[in-house]
Amino acid sequence: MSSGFPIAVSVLTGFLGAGKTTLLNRLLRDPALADTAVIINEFGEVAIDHLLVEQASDGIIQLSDGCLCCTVRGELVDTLADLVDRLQTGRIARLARVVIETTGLADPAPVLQSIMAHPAMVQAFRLDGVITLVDAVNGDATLDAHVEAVKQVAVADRIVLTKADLATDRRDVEALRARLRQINPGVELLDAGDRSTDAAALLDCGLYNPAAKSADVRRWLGEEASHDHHHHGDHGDHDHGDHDRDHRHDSRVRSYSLVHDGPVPFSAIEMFLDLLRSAHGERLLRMKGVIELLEDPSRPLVVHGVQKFLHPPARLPSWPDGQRGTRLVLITLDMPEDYVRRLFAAFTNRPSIDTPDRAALENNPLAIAGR
Ligand SMILES: Nc1nc2c(ncn2[C@@H]2O[C@H](COP(=O)(O)OP(=O)(O)OP(=O)(O)O)[C@@H](O)[C@H]2O)c(=O)[nH]1
Repeated sequence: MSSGFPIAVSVLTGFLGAGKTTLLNRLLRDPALADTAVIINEFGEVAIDHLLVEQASDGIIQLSDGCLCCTVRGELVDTLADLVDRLQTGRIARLARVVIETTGLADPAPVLQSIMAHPAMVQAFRLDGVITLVDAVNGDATLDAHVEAVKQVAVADRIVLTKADLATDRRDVEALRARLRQINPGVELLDAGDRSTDAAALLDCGLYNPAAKSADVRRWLGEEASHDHHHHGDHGDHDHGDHDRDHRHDSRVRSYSLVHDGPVPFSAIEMFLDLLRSAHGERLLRMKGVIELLEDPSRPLVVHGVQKFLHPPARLPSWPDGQRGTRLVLITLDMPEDYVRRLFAAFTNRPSIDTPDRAALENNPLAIAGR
């Protein structure tokens, strides 16, 4: 594979009518998006979205109608493979980036998986980040009604609030912002109406930037992620009132951090991640973090995954904020936290009294109950 690879892929998602095409049109006018191919997935009989994207050029690739996350998933990979082929045979001169606009109904995780899990795709493309649009007027109701919308928020690297200009009460918008931060504590929250919400703010937003060899770990592992984050309805004897019922999907999505001071052997981390993904891959929406390896503690290992799939782990030249240690942030759906914590404790050699230690788990990975 020649230079220029892997090509950055940005995924633009958000519920039906959230304003994806509107934002994409604006972004495509930005010179930063020159040499960008846009893949638009549509759901419905009549493919019209591509007509709405003004820059109708060779760059725009229309998938046949259907839901990207299920029926057209194979075709997304075909479309990406075709792009690589066109590039390598000179039919496209340059390709700096791909933007995939997903259908509003899509659960974004399978879309991300189809990029990250396919061996040929991993060579050619890297997931830059997920940009999720949330409509300031309808967002609250959409999150209540559709767990897919909650997942879209949970996996985002950037959230763009649209249509705040149409909201009649600022307090509703602020409440929605708070809710979005609760679902995805590390996320950067932008406003579509701000001039600063441009290509620069939305691109290169993943955890790890291979060009700069740096990772945005500070944002992910910063103050908000340094304490465990509990959503509504997770507070033990807390009274489950109307609020919890209203936001029933939110309570299924949780984020929490796993922290260990001191280096961990690579084999222990590998086995922890393998067990977690095999037992709970579907429920692990997103995982990001840095690991201090026993074998090479001065260069942090950056891990970044969507469901069962991990990006190829990257090494940073040094610790970005000077603070060593293993810090993982997980965003999960219906996952038993206790199991994850006990598994992590066992692999970092801090098993609790009734929990098998690492050696026991290596012999019998099913030894921890509660999966
Ligand atoms: N006032 C206002 N209107 C907006 C904003 N963003 C989008 N719209 C309008 O909302 C409507 C839907 O926007 P689209 O960009 O088509 O939304 P979409 O997410 O691509 O829609 P689907 O493809 O159906 O999922 C259009 O009429 C837009 O003009 C915004 O920030 N403010």
